[in-house]
Amino acid sequence: MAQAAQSQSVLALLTQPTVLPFFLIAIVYTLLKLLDRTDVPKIKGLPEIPGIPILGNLHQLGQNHAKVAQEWSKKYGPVFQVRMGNRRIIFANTFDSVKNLWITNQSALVSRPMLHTFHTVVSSSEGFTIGTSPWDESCKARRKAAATALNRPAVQSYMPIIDYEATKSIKEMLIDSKHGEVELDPNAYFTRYALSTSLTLNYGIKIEGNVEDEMLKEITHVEREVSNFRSTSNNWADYVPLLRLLPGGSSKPQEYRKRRGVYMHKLLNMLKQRIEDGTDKPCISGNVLKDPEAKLSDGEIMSIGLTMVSAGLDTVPGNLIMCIAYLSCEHGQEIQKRALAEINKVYPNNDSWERCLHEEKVPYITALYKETLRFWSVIPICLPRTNVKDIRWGDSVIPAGTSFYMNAYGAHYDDSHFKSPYDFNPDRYLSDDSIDDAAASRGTPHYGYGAGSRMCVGSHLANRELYTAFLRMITAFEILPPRNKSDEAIMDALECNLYPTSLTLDPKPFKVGLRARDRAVVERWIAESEERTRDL
Ligand code: HEM
Repeated sequence: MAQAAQSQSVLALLTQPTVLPFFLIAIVYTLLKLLDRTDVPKIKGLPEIPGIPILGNLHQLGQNHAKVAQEWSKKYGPVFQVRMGNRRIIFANTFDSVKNLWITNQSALVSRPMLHTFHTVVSSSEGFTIGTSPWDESCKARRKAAATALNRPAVQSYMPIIDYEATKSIKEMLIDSKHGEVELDPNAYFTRYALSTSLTLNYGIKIEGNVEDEMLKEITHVEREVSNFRSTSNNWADYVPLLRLLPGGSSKPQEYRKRRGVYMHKLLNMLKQRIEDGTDKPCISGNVLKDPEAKLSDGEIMSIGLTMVSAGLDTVPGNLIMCIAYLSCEHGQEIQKRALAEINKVYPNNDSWERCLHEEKVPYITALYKETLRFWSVIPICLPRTNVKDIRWGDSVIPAGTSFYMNAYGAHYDDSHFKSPYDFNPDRYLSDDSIDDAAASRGTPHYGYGAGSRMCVGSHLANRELYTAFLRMITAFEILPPRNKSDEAIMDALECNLYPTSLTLDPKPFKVGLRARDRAVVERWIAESEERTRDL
């Protein structure tokens, strides 16, 4: 009774006209303070970009985080802290700062942060990929299984798959281009190349149809959308929890979660059925399913499958397509001539088409794919990391649990490391054309595959896919600019992206001319490959 009377008198006091405005201001201030809290307190001694309450620097980062962060690094130094909503993020923007944080501190920088849209809405029932998992025993086991399945000797045993898929794509391009008359966008051909390679080696199931295949289109479309939900730049609800209350915000991610679940279950069930019928082909998931010693659960096997499907599909085509775009331009004509001469020097008997499956002996083609990985930085803001131990940067201590974003684009265009970084120049990986030649040609050539403890485990496979495709495209075709200027590709690494806020590069449409260098010879190479891979 006495308590109720006391509450009434407090309420009466607070609602008096002279007190009410102050009371409301106090409520708003407290709310703002609560909403404005960050997961990690401000790090002393580390430059911070000035922002505004609640959003922090989100609005300033705009559509193109890599470019904006690169600009900021000129004023604030190579490493700085930003606030993206309620998260404090460390951005590293130069080659050396990435090396220090990602490689020197690799045992501390081993985990990945959880982001609302991807981890809660898209993935709650279907499991995370390896690349989106925080570091724990399960992630360790899955990474180890994937690394073993993708090590050098294992990748060598997958070369027949690459032979089959590269041949299939080039054969289709040869037919569809009508000996150079019809200009083509290489996108669909190389998307199928990457996806079908991943599906065959993981499930023993390939895309049988042409570039119009329904499963190809569904997986490509869904994975592209999921890549947007994974992006660190696309989803403000990851950083501003209040936005998660907006109606309808989860419906699109949930739709894509369902669609993704349909084909992932279908692929796994098809494989299980084939194992039961004894008609399965050797493949990674099959090996795990049949291995009585394997200690991976069904969910973990599904996660490895998801990783294989999405990791190569998001990345291999972007590199291939943009390099082919470049080869069609004026400077690209010189690169093609040089590449062909280098190939012919190593293979005077014209057998490079087959030999490239066993060896990587043309240094210029290796340099071409390295420069492609640097120049187009297909994951401009690398997959995010979290430190599990404190990390020291200068006089500052960055506490465990802080998020780190590698600006791979910034590091790749760092002119204190790469001479004339805006020039596309494969020679920088062959000669002393780089400022830090030792690092460029031997140590870490670029951060296209990330760096350190969670670096890409598919890099050997991806390198073999890139090498084979470039060598065969250059020996098969003269790659020519399109007749209409409007069909020319945009070469700038960020401008060429159809969705600038996406995690990975999805090139804007363009066309190139493809004229067979010697149709009869190309047809013979194709026939020989088809014969070799008949039973695949
Ligand atoms: C050109 C093609 C590729 C590029 C540019 C690429 C790039 C990357 C990058 C930047 C990362 C993050 C590394 C880090 O945090 O430091 C990554 C992680 C990963 N990639 Fe790749 N990747 C490619 C192809 C592949 C392929 C073909 C596979 C497997 C089939 C693969 C499997 C993985 C896995 C499993 C991870 C997660 C590693 C972890 O979190 O522990 N990648 N990749």
